[in-house]
Amino acid sequence: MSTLSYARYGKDNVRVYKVQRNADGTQDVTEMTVCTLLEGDIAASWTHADNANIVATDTQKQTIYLKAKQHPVNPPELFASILAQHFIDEYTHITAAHVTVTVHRWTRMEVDGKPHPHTFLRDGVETREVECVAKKGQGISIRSGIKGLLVLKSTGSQFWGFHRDEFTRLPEVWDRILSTEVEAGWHWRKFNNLQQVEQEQEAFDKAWEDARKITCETFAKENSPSVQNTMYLMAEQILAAVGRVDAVEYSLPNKHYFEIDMSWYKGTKNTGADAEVYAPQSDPNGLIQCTVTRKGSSPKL
Ligand SMILES: O=c1[nH]c(=O)c2[nH]c(=O)[nH]c2[nH]1
Repeated sequence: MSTLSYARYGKDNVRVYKVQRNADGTQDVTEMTVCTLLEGDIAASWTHADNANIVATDTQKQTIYLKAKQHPVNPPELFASILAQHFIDEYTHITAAHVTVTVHRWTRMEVDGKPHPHTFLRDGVETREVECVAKKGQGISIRSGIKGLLVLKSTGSQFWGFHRDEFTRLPEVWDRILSTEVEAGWHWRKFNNLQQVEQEQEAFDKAWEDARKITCETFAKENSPSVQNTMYLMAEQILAAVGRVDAVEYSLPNKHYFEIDMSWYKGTKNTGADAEVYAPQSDPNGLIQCTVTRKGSSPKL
């Protein structure tokens, strides 16, 4: 005997662009990629080939476009909540809607020293991420985040005092290159309903700005003893800055830059204090992760 123990379905990689034409003649643009996944009384489609309760993934895509037309798409946390709430309100047999929104960068271009009214540039692959879950009668859970923020510091990083045994080859270092691609996430205390998300919407952009600033400034300023310690300091500060956030997560690859020994060529010095030319490594990389929560609270993630 077998049983369907997990089922969700929806539309992924729905690309949406929205323009806002302002009264002063300037325009604002938002480009995002949306995923919707529904849960509920849908098992019969898998087990009995009965599609009666299946809201087609094409319908979900059309709904994303329509909701983007009818409502603001910013902040993305609000747009994701509007969409998720729609699916559980509209369909009695849908009990949970999972919506993820990835916002891509379109940064206003400076032309002749001034912000251009309607021209933008993609300044990096970094994205703003939102994962939202609306469950019937259980409110709305939101996780916000940053992905793909690539940073490097050419000094101001060390790694020493680590465990050594017969398997250890790595030398201790008091000055190294540190580079990572930031993946950070913060979990908002649960919202009771869509109205509460709407009322508190100003917190979302502010939290994203704070998290990005804290991440960049801590990375730059700290003489880092390890990726572990640096990410903990970042998470602590985000918890202090954003009162409604209960947990902060980081996942940081340690993107290694290896010294190149050139002594074989006429005694060329290119290691230690003389190192100038390095070999960036695409793999393998360290991967350091953590979740930091408020003392005494154990949020359900
Ligand atoms: O910051 C670091 N943390 C580690 O755990 C580690 N391990 C390693 O080889 N290099 C580093 N760097």
